[in-house]
Amino acid sequence: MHVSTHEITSLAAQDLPAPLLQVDRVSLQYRSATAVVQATHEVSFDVYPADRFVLLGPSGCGKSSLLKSVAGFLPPAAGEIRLDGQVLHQPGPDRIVVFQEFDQLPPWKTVLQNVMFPLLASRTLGKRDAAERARHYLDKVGLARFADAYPHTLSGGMKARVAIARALAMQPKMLLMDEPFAALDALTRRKMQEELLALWDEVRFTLLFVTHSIEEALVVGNRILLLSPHPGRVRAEINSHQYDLSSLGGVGFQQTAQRIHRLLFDEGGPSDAASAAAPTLNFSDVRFSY
Ligand SMILES: Nc1ncnc2c1ncn2[C@@H]1O[C@H](COP(=O)(O)OP(=O)(O)OP(=O)(O)O)[C@@H](O)[C@H]1O
Repeated sequence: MHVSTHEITSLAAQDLPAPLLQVDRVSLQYRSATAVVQATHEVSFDVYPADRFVLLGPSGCGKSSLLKSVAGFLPPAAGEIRLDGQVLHQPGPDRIVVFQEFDQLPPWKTVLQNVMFPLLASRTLGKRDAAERARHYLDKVGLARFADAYPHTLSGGMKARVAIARALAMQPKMLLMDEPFAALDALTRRKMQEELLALWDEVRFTLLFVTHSIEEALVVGNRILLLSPHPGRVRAEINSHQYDLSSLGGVGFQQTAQRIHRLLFDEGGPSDAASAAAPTLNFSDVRFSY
């Protein structure tokens, strides 16, 4: 049977789900009266529904800037960002950001009121439905009993859970998290990673997650984008779905973490990177980009 190129292309396109988010050759800049700071250079990646997509790279490589840009707060100097095929120009309730400063929870509102607030402010729901939705997500993060508590009475981990419940209650197309657990102690951080993964298992939200911790990236992400030092460019994209909290400390996990470290910090071109990704590497795919 003769199959034309056109038919092959459309068959292949049918097999793949459409990307939810497309970041297409995005360069980001900060301009002041005296200087221009280039934060990223032509960064491209696609995020698919239910991905846990991690941006990983050294301090100053533009991870937060990319997240801000996807959130709609920083317009690209070049390139474009599309959500469901539509070019993004501004923030919207379809992309909710969770930062690490959980003290952004207004202290005069109870936990329930905090979770209800964006639903009411955006007129997504009326008071009764907002309360019901808020309780549903508080239950999911294990805080149903604390609905009437005030934020200052909660631990850091509990505040993080309120912030996640508040974001999920908006049922956004994407949850954007910028180093959400960085300020927590090591044990709480681990617990929050575990809870985030359990929540994802249940809700299957699409996550864009920024971290500079290789270990956290491997645990939280199913795909990881490695960015070079300032200004950030794509170094490689890695499939990491085979790792979770139970892989921590294992030999394969450690080797992978070391190789990612080399990919991130070794100077050099594609041949260095290719040798770092020798066949023993456990990634099911690694795409290099220079
Ligand atoms: N508001 C701003 N004005 C000017 N320059 C900025 C601003 N925000 C970030 N930058 C610069 O843009 C570059 C990228 O910063 P960004 O915060 O995105 O990096 P990052 O990878 O998130 O770093 P970190 O892990 O330290 O948070 C850096 O050189 C930084 O100094």
